[in-house]
Amino acid sequence: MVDHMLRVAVLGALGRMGATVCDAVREDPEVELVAALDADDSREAIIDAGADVCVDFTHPDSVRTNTAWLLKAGVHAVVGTTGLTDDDLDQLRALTGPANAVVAPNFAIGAVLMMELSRQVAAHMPHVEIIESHHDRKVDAPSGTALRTAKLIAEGRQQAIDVPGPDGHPARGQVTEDIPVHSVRLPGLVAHQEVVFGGLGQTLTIRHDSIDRTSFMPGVLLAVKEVPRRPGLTVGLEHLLFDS
Ligand SMILES: NC(=O)C1=CN([C@@H]2O[C@H](COP(=O)(O)OP(=O)(O)OC[C@H]3O[C@@H](n4cnc5c(N)ncnc54)[C@H](OP(=O)(O)O)[C@@H]3O)[C@@H](O)[C@H]2O)C=CC1
Ligand SMILES: O=C(O)C1=N[C@H](C(=O)O)C[C@H](O)C1
Repeated sequence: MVDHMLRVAVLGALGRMGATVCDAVREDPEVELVAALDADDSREAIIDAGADVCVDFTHPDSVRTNTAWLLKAGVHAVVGTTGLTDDDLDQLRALTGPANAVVAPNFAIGAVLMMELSRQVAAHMPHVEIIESHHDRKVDAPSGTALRTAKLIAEGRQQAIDVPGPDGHPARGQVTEDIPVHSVRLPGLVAHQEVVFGGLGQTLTIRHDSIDRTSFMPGVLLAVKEVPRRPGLTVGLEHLLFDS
């Protein structure tokens, strides 16, 4: 257990999220920013700075290697970067021990609630489509949040209910877990998602909007402070918010 002020490093520090995380860590009196690194920097600086925890908001191509490196080096990892597959997560889980990891596709409390509510509604209204909208510089589609929402909806569906799958028409978005996901990319947007359920003569829409990247910061700081005492790999901020 850490017996000093928690020392935090940030990977992707010059990016949209990384820069916001650096500001949030600097402003929090319980944690200390000891390294702010971007694409051209050596990860060794994380060790040299004595970081206890490293936050990764980099790129889907680098997050796997970064996180494996951190865990092998004994540095707890808080990962917000998208792109980790289930296989990747299994491999990272096997590397925990010297250090722990928290991976969350979305650190905004409202988005976590949107996903949890969607899981619950799916048991009653299994017909659903997802519309996710993001800024036009986002490199991945569908978003990590949409993929996670689809997975939770699939978990929440009652097996007994037979949902007719999408009809395969090309304008039905990318199908994941049998759920069509529509991705919108436009300047002016930050991160937005609608989960639209349909039933007999009715619809139910759950919508979340991140209108500023500060929306993610309470969740990131919670994960930074919790990761040293959460053994192994934790996937999803909901476990830090709701599990006892
Ligand atoms: N979980 C959550 O709540 C959220 C997750 N995200 C996710 O976070 C990720 C980053 O998003 P965003 O901040 O908008 O992206 P940006 O492109 O703005 O920032 C990423 C930064 O990381 C740098 N980088 C790339 N590879 C490395 C590396 N190997 N080591 C260190 N730095 C590196 C990039 O440098 P360069 O430009 O030179 O490549 C860039 O400065 C995305 O996957 C996004 O989906 C975003 C918001 C919330
Ligand atoms: O790239 C982003 O901006 C975001 N990425 C995450 C995702 O892919 O779900 C989280 C949030 O939607 C913002």
